[in-house]
Amino acid sequence: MSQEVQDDGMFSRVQATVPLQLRISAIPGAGRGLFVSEAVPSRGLIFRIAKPLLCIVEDGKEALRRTCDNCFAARSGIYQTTSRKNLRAECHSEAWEHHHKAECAVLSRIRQDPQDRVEERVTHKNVRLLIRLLCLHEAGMIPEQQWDEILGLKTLMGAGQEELERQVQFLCDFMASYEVTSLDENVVRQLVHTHFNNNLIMDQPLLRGGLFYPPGNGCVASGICLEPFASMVNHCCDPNSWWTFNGCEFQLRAIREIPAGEELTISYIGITESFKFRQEILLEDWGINCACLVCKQGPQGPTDGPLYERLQNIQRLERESVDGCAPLNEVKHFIIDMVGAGYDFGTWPLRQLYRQIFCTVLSRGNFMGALKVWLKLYYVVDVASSPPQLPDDRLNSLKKLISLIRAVQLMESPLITEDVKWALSYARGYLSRKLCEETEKCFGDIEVAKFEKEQFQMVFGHGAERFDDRARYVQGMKVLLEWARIPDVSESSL
Ligand SMILES: C[S@@+](CC[C@H](N)C(=O)[O-])C[C@H]1O[C@@H](n2cnc3c(N)ncnc32)[C@H](O)[C@@H]1O
Repeated sequence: MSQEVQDDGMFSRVQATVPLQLRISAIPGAGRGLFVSEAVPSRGLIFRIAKPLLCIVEDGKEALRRTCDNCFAARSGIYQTTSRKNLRAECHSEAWEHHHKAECAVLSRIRQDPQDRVEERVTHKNVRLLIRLLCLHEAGMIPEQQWDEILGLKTLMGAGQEELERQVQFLCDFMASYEVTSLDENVVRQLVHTHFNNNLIMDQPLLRGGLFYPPGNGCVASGICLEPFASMVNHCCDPNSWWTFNGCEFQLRAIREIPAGEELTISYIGITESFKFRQEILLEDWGINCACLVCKQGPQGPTDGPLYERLQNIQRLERESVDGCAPLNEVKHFIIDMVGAGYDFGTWPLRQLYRQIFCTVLSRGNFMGALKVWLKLYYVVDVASSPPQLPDDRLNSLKKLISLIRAVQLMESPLITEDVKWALSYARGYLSRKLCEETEKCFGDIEVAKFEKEQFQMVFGHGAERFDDRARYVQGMKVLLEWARIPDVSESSL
């Protein structure tokens, strides 16, 4: 079974840069998978879908306030708020035609229910997604072919997980009690399962990342999306591609060069999580017994003996502490001993523990200490991780490094010598320029790249070309690394 571009099927809404094939996956038991017929360069765009049928804004209050319900543009201060909906003025009629005229009456009917907490429930993203899907279908706005695609998606039905079943039951009952659809109860149940097994988190890259944004996340979730074609990409713990959204446009990009004929894979979970965590979540949430090359290697961190016991103790202290952090000294000594025992910097849990040290130091307002830890993370720890850090995650780390340099510059501390001051200033300009260039290489000409360019122009303005001198940057970075007591960083990795 193989499908090339068709006129009315799922391929018709896809803009691909290389020919794609949908056929039986190379991963045993995974069902269908998506393959490239031509090679894709590293970071290259593989395909995009301009406006997936179902995109729902995340239900966090902040996200609902700052994200346009139609196009998912995410900037503050540009929205008109109309009766509980956040829309850019120019999006009103498009949103009405695309989905709102189908769901408006049902939403109003639900909101008129005097029952407690109905507004809270209807704001939930899963509830809104299901209402929209069912209403669009009821109004005949989903083409038959697309409806069949949705019904043909894999589900986890019958897996029998209590929590999942509870959520499924709640959604089925909710749709039935407000008579959202005339579809049979079993079809609704199947659709709910389909949704849970196939929805994608709409990650908006970098735009809202900043100094205090949790480290390790290159993106901010702005919503969920159900798009059958995008769902065809299977999981691998060492994936060759990753997805991102530009507003509500879905994009799949290559992490590395992908040779012709290879199956496209993404990671359904954080790629630097522990072996045990990955195996458990993949099985529980997707019914996947992952047998990729990374999983075949088994656990990479300590699994027994004194180091394992100390790790468990650190995790216990972390759980029991008020701020979610284990004592700094415990963590620092544990890291030293793990490295002494021959573990590579990229090994789980070293990367996570460094990030924990960073959070603790920053939460105490120690910007200098935080910058030193982040320099170590950026130039030593993260580059050692295998599988490699995702490109957008790496960019977010660079963005944080620049914010930290700025914070330390503002401190005017007597502990900062003149040569460190100069190094901070030059590194900030050079790295900001690098952030713009790398963002464009990573995402192309999308909102986030424009945003970074605007920021760069605003801060450095005319004369920004003075930060073009790599030799000066290397000289400055050496001073900073010495100041942070980080030896042995090769010039090529700066
Ligand atoms: C989002 S769908 C992917 C598309 C799916 N292959 C299909 O044919 O519809 C997720 C489902 O694909 C299967 N799958 C994805 N990655 C897999 C893997 N690495 N190993 C085994 N099954 C996998 C699992 O059944 C999972 O629940």
